[in-house]
This record gives sequence, structure tokens and C-alpha cells, in this order.
Amino acid sequence: MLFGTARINELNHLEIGGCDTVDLAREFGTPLYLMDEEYIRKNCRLYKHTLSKLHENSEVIYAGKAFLTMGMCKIIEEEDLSLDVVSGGELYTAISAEFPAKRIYFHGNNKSYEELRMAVKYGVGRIIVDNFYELEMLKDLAKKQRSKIKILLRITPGIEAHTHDYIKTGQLDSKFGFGLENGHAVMAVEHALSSKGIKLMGFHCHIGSQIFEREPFNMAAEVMLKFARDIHESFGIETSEIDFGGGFGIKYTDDDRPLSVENYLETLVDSVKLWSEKLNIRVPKILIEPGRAIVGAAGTTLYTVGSIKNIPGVRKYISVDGGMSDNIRPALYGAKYSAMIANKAGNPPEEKVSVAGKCCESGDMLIWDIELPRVVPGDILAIFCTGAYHYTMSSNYNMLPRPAVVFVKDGSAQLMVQRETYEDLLRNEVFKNQ
Ligand SMILES: Cc1ncc(COP(=O)(O)O)c(C=O)c1O
Ligand SMILES: N[C@@H](CCCC[NH3+])C(=O)O
Repeated sequence: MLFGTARINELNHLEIGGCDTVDLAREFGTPLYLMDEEYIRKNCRLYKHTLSKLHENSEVIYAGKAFLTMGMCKIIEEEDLSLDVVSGGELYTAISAEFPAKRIYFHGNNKSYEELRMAVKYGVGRIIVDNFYELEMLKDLAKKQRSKIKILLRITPGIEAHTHDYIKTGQLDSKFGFGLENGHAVMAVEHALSSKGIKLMGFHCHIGSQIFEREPFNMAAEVMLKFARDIHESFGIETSEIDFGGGFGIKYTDDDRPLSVENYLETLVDSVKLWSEKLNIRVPKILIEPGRAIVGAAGTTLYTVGSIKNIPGVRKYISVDGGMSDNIRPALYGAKYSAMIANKAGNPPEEKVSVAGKCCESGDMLIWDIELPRVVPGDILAIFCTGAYHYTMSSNYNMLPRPAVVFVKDGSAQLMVQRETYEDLLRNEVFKNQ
């Protein structure tokens, strides 16, 4: 399974962005996060063009939680997408990269007063309000503002997308958003409308992540449009925009069957149009927030194989120089991956092995049971589809320095984030040995 610009070159090595990954491992060290820049840009364009062709009044907002660096913000800006940030830190990253504040959407289920103040000061485009506590803080901030603070209200639409339990966020029993069934969503509208300094632009929902089915998107459209109709009837206001969040799935292994981008977006847009017509309301602006679908398959992590433990008749473990500190997803979600030996890229599979990380946890396994060519210490293992929720979810567990991030494109490699050093690990310690 090769994505984007990945191919096998004349040396039988994995090549991405025109760069030999074996050379990159030597030059930058391992573990190493590689990002295929051309593929990221292609995905941005595909989402943007497909959505705007289906519905001109639309916007694609990249979800920065999937992968965010200042360099990534630049790409998103150049590709004319907007940006979803979910914390003061992500907002700071975007502003530091001079990302246009008007195109920033500020999310989060527990934004602090300070974070909200920062968002208002920078003039972000929309604040996606999650709860009453936040609404009160915003009302207060609005009193000190000349222009109105534009918001969307996050609604919990009560839909269960078929995905891993821990990453469902749309069901009624959720920490996110205002519930529909318990009347909180209507109360939130009332609250928002009662503040002169706040301008309610519309509503938001997010029904989960790595979704493969059409139905949850159809249902989200139905629920949100019916809510917009109810609000129109009760308060006489028209909903000008609805943000349907992210969740579009990608193919980590051959078992994954995501829909095409066209299918996902057609489903959503057709449903929105259908329900607008049925309910006799104006078709709103349609916003989406893909994260994984933009960067997931564009990322590859390179590791060096170290110790190999063979338990005859049981299992062969090959250990690599990273693990749950750079990829928590197998431990957290039971996530599955495909991989290749980058220096033997075209060789046929010869043995079944399991890939272990180097953290001090039995659960630190990156891949169980994968067929690979014969593996020896020093081989470079490439794990695919590590562009989303890897760098951003990395940690220093076991005091492992975070890997470097390198963008590859047209045969050149650009270091975007340097590898952490041991000094970095102690940078915030204030203890002094007397
Ligand atoms: C509010 C919101 N928007 C967008 C996303 C991005 O989701 P995905 O990476 O599945 O597209 C998420 C994460 O699931 C989210 O919580
Ligand atoms: N972090 C998750 C997805 C959660 C998305 C954020 N709402 C993943 O790795 O799949």
C-alpha cells in the first residue's frame, strides 16, 4: 500500500517525495516523522474543490489537532483552507505562523477565560461555543469589545458513528456540546441571542472520527437541519452556517474501506440540500473539518530495527527505536498499521513478525503479526499512515526525545521540527544540584 508520491526506487528502497528514505534515516536519524508535502497539498485541493463544486457556499477547515507545526499552518494558508484550533497552544502556533486570524475556528470543551481572551484579542473568525460556562465568559468578554464576537454553538446530535468507542464524540452521553434532547441546545440559542456583543452565526457538530459509512453523515444533516428549522420557528432567525466537523476515514490497512472523498462529500451535501428543501429553509453554508483525511496517509515514520527476539513456535519480536512515545494509537485504540522494510522495499514477504516499541510496557507494540522480508538489526522499518495524531500525540515517556519532522517534496527534504535532545528533556526542570 503506497500513498502519495511513495514508490520503490532503483536501489529497491522506499522513496517518498523523490527522496530515498534510507538516506533520510541516515541524515536525520530515527525515529523520524516524514511528511509528503505534495500529497498533503493534493488532499487539501481535493477536499476544497470537491466541496465547492458540490456547494459553492462552503468552507474546508483543516483540524490542526491531527498535525500542527508552523510549516503546516503555512501550507494550509497557501492552499486557502481555514484552520481549526483547539487550545491556546494551537492558537499560538497558528498566530506565530502568521496564519490569518479571520480564518481560525477556535474549538474546545473547556476553554479558559485566558484562552478566550486571547482568541478575541487576535480576532479569530469563529469561536465554537461548547457549554454554558463558556457562553457566560464570552458574554463578559463581549462587553469590552467594539465588534461582535461571532460564534457557532456545538450541538451533540445524538448520533453514534461506527468507529472505535474512545473516539466517538457525537452521542448524547458526550462531554462535548449542547444536548438536543434535554433542551440545552435551545437554551444556549436563547442565551446567545440575549447578548448584544455576540453574533450567533450557526451550529456545529462532530460525529466521530475514522468513519467509513454514509449513514452517520446523512443523519447528522437531518438532525442539524431540523434543529435549524426549529430555531427558525421559535426565534425567527435563519441559520447561515452549519459546520459538520471531520471524521472522514482513511485506509491504514487493507481491511479499511473508506469511501472516496467525492462519496463522503456528496452524501453530506445531498443530504443537506434534501432536508433544506423538505423543511423549506434556505440551504446554509456548509463547513467541514477534516484532519486525518488531509495528513494521515501523507505521514510515514521511519525506525531502525534493533533487537530481535525469536520464541520458536510462538512469535518473533522485532524491536524498533521508537514506540508508544511517538505512536500511542495502537496502545490507545488498538489501531492497526501496514509497514515495509525501507531498504528491502520490493522484497517479497518471508516471515511473520511483531513490531515492538522500546518503552517499558508490554503493551508497547506497534504492529502485531505482519509479513515482512527477513528482518535484521539495522534495517529501516517504515510504518505508513502516521501523519495524523502521531506527532501531536507524542510524549516523552521513558524520557525518549521526540523525533524530528521532515517534509519531503520534489527530491528535497526540509527539516521542520528538529529532534529533541536530552537537554530539551530537562529544559523545564528547576532543580539545582547544590
Ligand atoms: C471538533 C472536531 N473537528 C474535527 C476533527 C477532526 O477529525 P478527523 O481527523 O477525524 O477528520 C475532530 C476530531 O475528531 C474534532 O473533534
Ligand atoms: N486522536 C484520535 C482521533 C480523535 C480525534 C479528535 N477529536 C485518533 O488518533 O484517531
